[in-house]
Amino acid sequence: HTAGVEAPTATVHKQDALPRVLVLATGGTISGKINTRSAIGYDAGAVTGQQLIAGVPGVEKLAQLQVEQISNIASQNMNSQVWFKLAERIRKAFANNEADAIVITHGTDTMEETAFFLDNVIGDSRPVILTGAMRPSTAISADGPANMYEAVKVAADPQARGRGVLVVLNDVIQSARGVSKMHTTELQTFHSPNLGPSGYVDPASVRFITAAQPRQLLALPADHTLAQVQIVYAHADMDAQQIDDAVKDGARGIVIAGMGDGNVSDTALAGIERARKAGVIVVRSTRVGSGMTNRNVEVDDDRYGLIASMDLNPQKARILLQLLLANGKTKPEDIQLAFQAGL
Ligand SMILES: NC(=O)C[C@H](N)C(=O)O
Repeated sequence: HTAGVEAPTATVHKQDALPRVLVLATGGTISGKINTRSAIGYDAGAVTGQQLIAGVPGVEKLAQLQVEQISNIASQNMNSQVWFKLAERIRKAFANNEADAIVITHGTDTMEETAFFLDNVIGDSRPVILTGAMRPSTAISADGPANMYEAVKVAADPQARGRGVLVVLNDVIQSARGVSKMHTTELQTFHSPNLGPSGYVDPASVRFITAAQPRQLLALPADHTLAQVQIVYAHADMDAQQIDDAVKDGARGIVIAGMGDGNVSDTALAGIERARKAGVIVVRSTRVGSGMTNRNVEVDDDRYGLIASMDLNPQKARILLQLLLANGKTKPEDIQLAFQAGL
């Protein structure tokens, strides 16, 4: 951890006291209920966090749980206002020693984004775990209760300390930086294609297979706003329209979900050059789903003053750029270094 990381507060317990886990419920399919619009239809965010916990037998033997409802939304509606609310609540809970760990229930669609945002702004060594479900609570073999149980089990385990924000679903523990939703329906939807899983949780044990990764801590913008950063998805026949439009819209940054190693057409590259001249920061990432986007491979990043996203997918590159802009970083060299800081 770099400068600004809060000193971990020592928590003193009676020998027999269970760890205190604060559950922050935000919604998602884990809180979903069947809707008859189609045979597989459901509404996310229909069940409260309290009801969720009530459906997880044995969880009370793992931790002392306190539940708070932060929002109750499908995570396709996740937004930075909820991120700020979560970040402030977690900071307060740790600062006031209200909890030994946090579990956040969340939809899976944007879980990686919320996890990554929080990973960059929460410096405490106490565990922050996100979990969710792929099947609504009313489905046959709903996965929410088991995921909730495992998330609390990891949160209560001292080995989870100092590892930043983690995502726990379907027996796998993954880092906020590495994890991504990679299947529309499978229970094993989360993978860390570039960094690999951090560990596993099963009924018997919590097992980490990696060392804790370096993390940088960024300040939470005091005004609770993030700059406009747009993602432009590359494809065959790509023109510069969306890039020019983003500049006209007043975007401070553009993340390219590029082809292959973060490539764009020559026409789009000319648009990127115009965006740079207008002072817009441009990060090249990839639409491929796995692999690094490295500097100066097929695109001359030095010449155009571009940033290569390294292991970060476009949606995470966008968040990191927003946080860096909020922290006053505007030079491409500095931004590039910050993109590499978590590797
Ligand atoms: N499995 C899920 O949680 C998907 C849902 N759309 C959500 O992200 O809230």
